[in-house]
Amino acid sequence: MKNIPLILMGCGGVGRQLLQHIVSCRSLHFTQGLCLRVVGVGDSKSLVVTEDLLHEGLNDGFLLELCRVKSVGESLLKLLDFGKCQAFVHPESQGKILEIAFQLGKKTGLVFVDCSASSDTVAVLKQAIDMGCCAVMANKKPLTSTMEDFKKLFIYPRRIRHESTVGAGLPVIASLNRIISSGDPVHQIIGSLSGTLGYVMSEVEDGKPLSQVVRDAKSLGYTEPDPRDDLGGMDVARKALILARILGHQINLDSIQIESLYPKEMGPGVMTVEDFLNRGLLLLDKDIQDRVEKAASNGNVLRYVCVIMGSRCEVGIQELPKNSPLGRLRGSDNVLEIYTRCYSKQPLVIQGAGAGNDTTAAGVLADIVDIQDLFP
Ligand SMILES: NC(=O)C1=CN([C@@H]2O[C@H](COP(=O)(O)OP(=O)(O)OC[C@H]3O[C@@H](n4cnc5c(N)ncnc54)[C@H](OP(=O)(O)O)[C@@H]3O)[C@@H](O)[C@H]2O)C=CC1
Ligand SMILES: N[C@@H](CC=O)C(=O)O
Repeated sequence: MKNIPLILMGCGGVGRQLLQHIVSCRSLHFTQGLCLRVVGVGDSKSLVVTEDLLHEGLNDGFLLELCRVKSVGESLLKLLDFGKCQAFVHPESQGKILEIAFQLGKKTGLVFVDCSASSDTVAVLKQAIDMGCCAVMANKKPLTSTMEDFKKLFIYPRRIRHESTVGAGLPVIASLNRIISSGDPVHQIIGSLSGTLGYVMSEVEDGKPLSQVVRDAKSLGYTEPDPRDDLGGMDVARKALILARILGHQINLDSIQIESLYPKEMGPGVMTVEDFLNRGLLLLDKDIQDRVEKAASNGNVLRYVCVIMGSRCEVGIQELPKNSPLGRLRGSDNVLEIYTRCYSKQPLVIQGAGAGNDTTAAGVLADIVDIQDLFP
C-alpha cells in the first residue's frame, strides 16, 4: 500500500470539500493501493496536527468534525475537545509546519496542499519543496508572484501540481503540458476562464441584476473570498499569467492588460467586502445591464475573455456573437481554445464547469493521486 502523507493549508470551501472527497474515496483508493494520510490541517490562525506524525493521520471522524467546525465559523482549536491532535496558533504554527516538512519531507515526500487564497503560503511552499516535499495547489497566488518565486517552486517540476489553478477541475494544465512536451508550438490561447464572470454574464442576460447575481455566485462557491478579485479581472489575469509562464514567457502580472468591472473608488483599500456586496454592487447594476442590452440589440453577448498571443496577454470584456463558442457558454462553464501547429484551423477545445468547490477539490485530489509514482 502506498502511503501519501499530506498537510492541508486552507480549510474554506475548497479545502473542506477536499477532505470530504478524501474520506469518501477511501475504498476506491484502497483498491488502487493508495492511502492518503492527512497529517495536519491549517487555516489563517491555527494548525491541527496528528499526534503520531510518522505513522498515523487524523482519522476520518476527526476530518469530518473539522469540516463541520469550520463550516459553522468556529476555530480549529475547538477540535482539541475531539482529542488525538496537537494544536498550534500563529505564528507558532508556521514554525511547526516547517518542522513537519523537515521531519517528513525527505523521508516521505509529504505533500503540501495549498487550498488557501493567501500570498503568504509561497514562503512555506518554497522551503517545503527545498526540504523534499511535494506541492499541490488550487491557490494561484504563489504561482503569480515574482518570476523568482515561480522558478523556485518549479525547481523539481515532477513534485508540483496545480491543475485547479486554471479552469478548476478541467484538464487545462495537463493538456498544455502535453502539447509543450511534444514540441508542438502554441500560437494562441483564447478562453473564458472565470466561472464567476461566466455565470454573472449569462444571468444578467436573463434579466437579473448584477448585485443579486454576484451574491448568488458567492454563495455557490464560485467567487474568490473577495469577489472583486473576479469582477476586477485579477483572478482571470492570474490564470493568464500561469498559462503564459508555463509557455515559457517570463512576465509578471503588471505586464497584463486588465479590464475591471468596478471603479477604483470601490477597491479593497476603500470599501470592505461587505460594503461592496451590499452597497457598491447596486451602483453597478444599471451600467452592466445597459451594456448587456446594447450587445443583445446587435445579436451579441458580453463575455470576459482572456487572450494569450506570444508573451502578450489581455483580459477584458468582448462583445461576441451569441452563436460563437464563447457566446454559447452558460453558467459557470469555462472554455479554452488552444491553437498550435497540430491544432491550427480547429483549436483544441477544453470546456466544462470552471468553478465550484466540488470540481475544484476533485482537481486537487486528482493531482495528489497523480504524483503517487514519487512515493515508495
Ligand atoms: N472556488 C473555486 O471555484 C475555485 C477556487 N480556487 C482557489 O482555491 C482557493 C481556496 O478557495 P476557497 O476555498 O473558495 O476560499 P475560502 O476563503 O473559502 O478559504 C480559504 C481558506 O484559506 C485559509 N487561509 C488564509 N490564509 C491562510 C494561510 N496563510 N495559511 C493557511 N490557510 C490560510 C482561510 O482561513 P480562515 O478559515 O481562518 O479564514 C480559509 O480556511 C483559492 O485560492 C481560490 O482561488 C481555484 C479554482 C476554483
Ligand atoms: N473565482 C474563480 C474560481 C476559480 O478559479 C472563478 O470564478 O473562476
